[in-house]
Amino acid sequence: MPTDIRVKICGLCRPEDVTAVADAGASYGGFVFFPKSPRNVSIAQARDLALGAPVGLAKVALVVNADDAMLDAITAEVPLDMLQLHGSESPARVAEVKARYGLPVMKAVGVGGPEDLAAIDVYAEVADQLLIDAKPPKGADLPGGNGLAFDWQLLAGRKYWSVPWMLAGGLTPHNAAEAVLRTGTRQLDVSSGVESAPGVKDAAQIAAFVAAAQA
Ligand SMILES: O=C(O)c1ccccc1NCC(=O)[C@H](O)[C@H](O)COP(=O)(O)O
Repeated sequence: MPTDIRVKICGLCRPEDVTAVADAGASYGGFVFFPKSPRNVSIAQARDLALGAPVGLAKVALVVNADDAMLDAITAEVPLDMLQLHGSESPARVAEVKARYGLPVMKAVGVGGPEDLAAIDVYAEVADQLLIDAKPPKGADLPGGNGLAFDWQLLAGRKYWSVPWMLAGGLTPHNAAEAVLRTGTRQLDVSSGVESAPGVKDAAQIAAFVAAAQA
């Protein structure tokens, strides 16, 4: 029986990825605009993918410290339901993006240790959603999508913030159910954990992930 656990599959690059995500029953599909990423898409690619998405699949554009020119270009071309800010955007910048584009904004917050938890409360004041992700290792090429989990115990006792949140980082079809049970999250986000190679989504793993999360 379906549960209310919502899943976001990030880093969709091909039309078959969008189909697999929708068929699996995920709630969100993410498009990565970050040239160093193996999941990077152009605006034209993202537009085609978004136009091919079925009603009911929320389309999320992921950007990293994007300026207005880049966001203007993306939002002018790609039909979107949410913007995901995955860089070091300040709370003021989150509020500015929200006001300028009129789209819900999800702010990613990287967690590596207890010292990172205060930022979650700060961003909860300005963002529409939070994505609580593993902090990337020092010197990593990518600020996300690294397949690394953080210590979920850090969230013990803090299952609720004033806005909805997603758990991310190192999730796979094998640990998705445990992640829901241990953290109390109602939303999961995954990228590399449902790939057969960097940037190549795997339909069977996507289906297994959503099924495990909702089991
Ligand atoms: O996925 C990327 O390539 C990426 C690049 C630049 C910034 C963020 C990126 N991904 C962010 C996501 O939302 C991922 O889904 C999240 O970090 C979890 O990734 P993973 O541990 O691979 O499941």
